[in-house]
Amino acid sequence: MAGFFKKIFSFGKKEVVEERVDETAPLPPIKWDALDTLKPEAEQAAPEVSAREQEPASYPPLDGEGRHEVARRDDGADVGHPRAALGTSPIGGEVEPTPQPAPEEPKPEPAPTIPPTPEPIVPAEPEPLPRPEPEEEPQPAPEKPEPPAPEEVPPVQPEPLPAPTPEPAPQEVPAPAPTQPDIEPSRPEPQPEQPPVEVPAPPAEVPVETPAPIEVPPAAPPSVEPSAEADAEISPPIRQPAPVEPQPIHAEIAPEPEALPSPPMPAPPAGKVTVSKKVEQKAEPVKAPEPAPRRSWFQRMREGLARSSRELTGNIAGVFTKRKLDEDTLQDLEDVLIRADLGVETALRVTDSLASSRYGRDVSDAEVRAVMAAEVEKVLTPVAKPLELDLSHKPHVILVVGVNGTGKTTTIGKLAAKLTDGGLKVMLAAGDTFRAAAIEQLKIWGERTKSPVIATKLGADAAGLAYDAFEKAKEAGSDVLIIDTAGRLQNKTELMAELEKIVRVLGKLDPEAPHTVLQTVDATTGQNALNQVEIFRNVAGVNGLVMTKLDGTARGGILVAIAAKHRLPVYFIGVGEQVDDLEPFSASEFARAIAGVA
Ligand SMILES: Nc1nc2c(ncn2[C@@H]2O[C@H](COP(=O)(O)OP(=O)(O)OP(=O)(O)O)[C@@H](O)[C@H]2O)c(=O)[nH]1
Repeated sequence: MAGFFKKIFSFGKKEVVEERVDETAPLPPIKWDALDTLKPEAEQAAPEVSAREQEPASYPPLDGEGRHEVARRDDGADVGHPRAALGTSPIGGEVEPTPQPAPEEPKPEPAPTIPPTPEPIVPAEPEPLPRPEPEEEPQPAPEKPEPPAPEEVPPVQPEPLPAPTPEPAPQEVPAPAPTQPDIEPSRPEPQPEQPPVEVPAPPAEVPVETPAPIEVPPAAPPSVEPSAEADAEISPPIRQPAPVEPQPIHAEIAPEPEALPSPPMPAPPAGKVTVSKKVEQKAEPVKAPEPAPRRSWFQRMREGLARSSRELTGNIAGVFTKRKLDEDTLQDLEDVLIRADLGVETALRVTDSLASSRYGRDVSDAEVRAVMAAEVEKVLTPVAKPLELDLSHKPHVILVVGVNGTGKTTTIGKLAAKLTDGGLKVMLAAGDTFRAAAIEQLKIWGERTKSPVIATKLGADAAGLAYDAFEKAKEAGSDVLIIDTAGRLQNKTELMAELEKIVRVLGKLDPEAPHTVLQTVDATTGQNALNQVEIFRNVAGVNGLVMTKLDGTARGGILVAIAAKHRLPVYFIGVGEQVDDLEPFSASEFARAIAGVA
């Protein structure tokens, strides 16, 4: 209704624009005088007042939201100059004129207006600044935000304090207090820069009127700017995280103990224990030798020959119980010895010995067993010879023959273990190409004894394999080459042809090879063993025997029969399946064991 004048001043220059809203108003003439009197006052205060009016007019949005908008301006534009920020941000389209007023500004600065400005500034800054600051930061944060805790600031402050006590309400109040002093100290220094940043609305005058900071900025800005920005923006998070840390720590600690529920920790030791147990279990079969040291070889041999001895001695005792030695008793004793596979020759030697010294006298079974042991020992002593290897042959070739299942491969493994334990380099050749299981079994023994194994495909020429193995053993510098062979008695012709071929081929590399031909003899086969030795002796030129499976058989006496008939050296006897169940043959021990003599 009433007319008014809008005055627009820009950068110290006043521009007056009069706009009559209602021309009908009669009052104007009366007020013109008053206005004229007022003009000089307005003109003098105009630059300052206009700035205040214009700035707040343009800043209201900033004041309404506070820092955030200011910060945006600072970030978006140049923070260094408060005036530049003010001129650019609020004026917007009118920015162009802003550079012009810049030179004009010095005028108001030296002008008398400067002194008045510091006065209002001093009271205005300390009082209004602390209030808006706590209002902006702590007021919403400390008290209200606690429950909502949407903002990071409120939850952080109350949390550190409540740590000692769950009720931090009173403590929360001091919390904002520390925040204020932090902000205040930072302000005095960055005042030239911060005022435009944090509280532009009221301090708008300050940046404009404080040229000093503007000149200082070149030196101070670099140090001040980071601090001012850090104080304004970073300070809240910094303060908060510090106190916040304790609580999140609690939260983190909580899960840790959960993670700690490492009651599994005791598990590791258990794991170790279990591992050791597993290892022991796996090693058990291999470590079966452990019982060996407990029992001497003689003890084990006696146990192995227990069945043979028990049956023999029992029958002998039955013949000589309360009876004088006569023809009938001698005939009965001869029958007992023959049934024990000792052979006719050995039986007659025993009866002849008894008759010559005790005929017509009362004889106990113990006396009979002692005579028998002595006579058996006499038979076995010539054949009980140690295996001698002529290492001038390199390698010394050992050809192992025997009927399938008599223990060739097992004996090879046991023998290889003895040789390698003695420091000899051993190579194995899987010459039994007729059975895949025989090849695999030899490889296993090779691994156990750390002896290389030369093998070929199933059904390959055994003689060719033996030849290759011989060459490789020479190349490798092996001391001993042990060749396994098949033992097919089903087809004697093929067996003979194969063994003869092997011997012939080996002779090409060394006329004296094979240097040793061992035959394994299964003690459980009884009288058939005599025939087996006969066959292989003729076909392969067997020059030594290994009596296997003497353990658990009642027919161990066959060894005496074979020795008496073929007079072949008996190098070893086997009394078990383990690696150390192969022992050199001892005539006296064997004789005493089978006769039941201690
Ligand atoms: N109780 C006992 N068993 C033995 C002995 N020697 C070998 N054996 C077992 O007799 C079986 C046959 O042994 P091998 O070494 O395979 O006999 P082989 O002559 O090589 O048999 P093929 O491979 O078929 O030619 C295996 O189960 C051996 O563990 C021994 O002295 N005592």
